[in-house]
Amino acid sequence: MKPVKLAILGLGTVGGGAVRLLQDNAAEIARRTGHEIQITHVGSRRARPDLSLEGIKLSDDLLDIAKQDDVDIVVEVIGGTTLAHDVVMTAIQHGKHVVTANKALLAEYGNEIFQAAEAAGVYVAFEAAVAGGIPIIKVLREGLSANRIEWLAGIINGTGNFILTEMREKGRAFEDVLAEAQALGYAEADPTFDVEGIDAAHKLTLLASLAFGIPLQFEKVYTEGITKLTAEDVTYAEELGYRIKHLGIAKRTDAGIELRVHPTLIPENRLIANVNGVKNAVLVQSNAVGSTLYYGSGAGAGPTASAIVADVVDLVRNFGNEGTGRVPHLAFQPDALHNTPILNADQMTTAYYLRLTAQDHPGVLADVTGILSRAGINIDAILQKSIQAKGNVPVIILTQPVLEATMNTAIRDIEALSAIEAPVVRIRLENLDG
Ligand SMILES: NC(=O)c1ccc[n+]([C@@H]2O[C@H](COP(=O)([O-])OP(=O)(O)OC[C@H]3O[C@@H](n4cnc5c(N)ncnc54)[C@H](O)[C@@H]3O)[C@@H](O)[C@H]2O)c1
Ligand SMILES: N[C@@H](CCO)C(=O)O
Ligand code: NA
Repeated sequence: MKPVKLAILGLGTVGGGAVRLLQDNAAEIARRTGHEIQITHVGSRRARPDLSLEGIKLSDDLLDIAKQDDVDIVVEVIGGTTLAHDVVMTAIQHGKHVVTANKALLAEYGNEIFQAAEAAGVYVAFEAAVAGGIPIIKVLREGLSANRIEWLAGIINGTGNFILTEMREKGRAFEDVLAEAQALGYAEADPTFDVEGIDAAHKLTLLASLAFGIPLQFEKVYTEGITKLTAEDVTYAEELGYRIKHLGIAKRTDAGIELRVHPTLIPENRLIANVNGVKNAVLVQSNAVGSTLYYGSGAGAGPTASAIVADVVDLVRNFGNEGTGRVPHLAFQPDALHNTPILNADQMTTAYYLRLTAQDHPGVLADVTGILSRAGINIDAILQKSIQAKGNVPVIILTQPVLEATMNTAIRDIEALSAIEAPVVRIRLENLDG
């Protein structure tokens, strides 16, 4: 059989991992595809003496590589949305299939890229873009295709979960753990993407389209990171039986779709509450199968290369099946995507953890609960801690689900009470029961 020719553009954590994996598992992969996979080109600005690149053409002109005749599949692992965009579009225009790990590129330009690929009769595969080595794209696109998916919730940033875990379990400082995540190759080139929730929002954009059959709409994701979380809230949440995880949540409601990324209290006995370190997990609630959970490494060279190479295998197995024979990029037929409205933050409904800093006098709690009750907000639990410096007491309140607009008004009224000393801290809470 003719060898399949591959160009790998970008030779960092993921590109290097893909070269190694294709070489290490070459025989196993050939048995699965029926073809030898030959890396003909790598695109990089610098050499990688730790890799064996003998017989492979090395160039830093990535756009030129994407046009070469001895390339069937272009693997884009450069990152960013400028050169990566041009390389992917050039590859498509030259009739190459593309494999990419670039969730930022697809969340922002995926509608255009998939349309171009469909017009050109090529495929853009992106298993590595979400939850690293976990085959969640294949699950949503194929494994669950009989179901109406109701909601999904995932720990989808490995760096953030690694930071939260190390801080909680070992009391390490945020900056110190972030530096380690960078050294291990987990973090984005700009790590604010990880810690401010942007990377998770990119991934949620992709998951939501695959789950619900909607166009990619990154700009509509409500996004909060982990940088404002305090050790105090982590401890109080644990006293009440919850863990705080940074989740991406996509949910259908009667009013529209909620797309949100934020720290979330989850009951500690849920499996997903116990997903730690660089591990990711995605919980999917569907109408026929019920809830299913997918778990594994969310970042790093090996796990991400595993997804890249699996996409290459998939493409090779489908050679000759171009056009209508392939699974649609976004799981639903391109002309069957629905423009279901995406809700604004104040239209979303969640339960809350509230932390108030109150003066220690009689009547304060009655005033607070009065405000909540007049707003129709049900309280699930109240915890009053002992007096701290300046005579204030922290009061923790867990509520039942409430419309965010209603909660905003109630918090404004609570903060206006003279006995409330600081802004109310709020963290969303999800039971994730399915
Ligand atoms: N690292 C992970 O665990 C992981 C996991 C999933 C997805 N991703 C995604 O994979 C992609 C690559 O990530 P990475 O961690 O391997 O990044 P990286 O920074 O380690 O590697 C990127 C490589 O691209 C090269 N590059 C960038 N611009 C170039 C140019 N103009 N010409 C030539 N070479 C150029 C860089 O020199 C570098 O070697 C990103 O889109 C990232 O979001 C990474
Ligand atoms: N920076 C990303 C890489 C995997 O997409 C993370 O930490 O999850
Ligand atoms: Na994946």
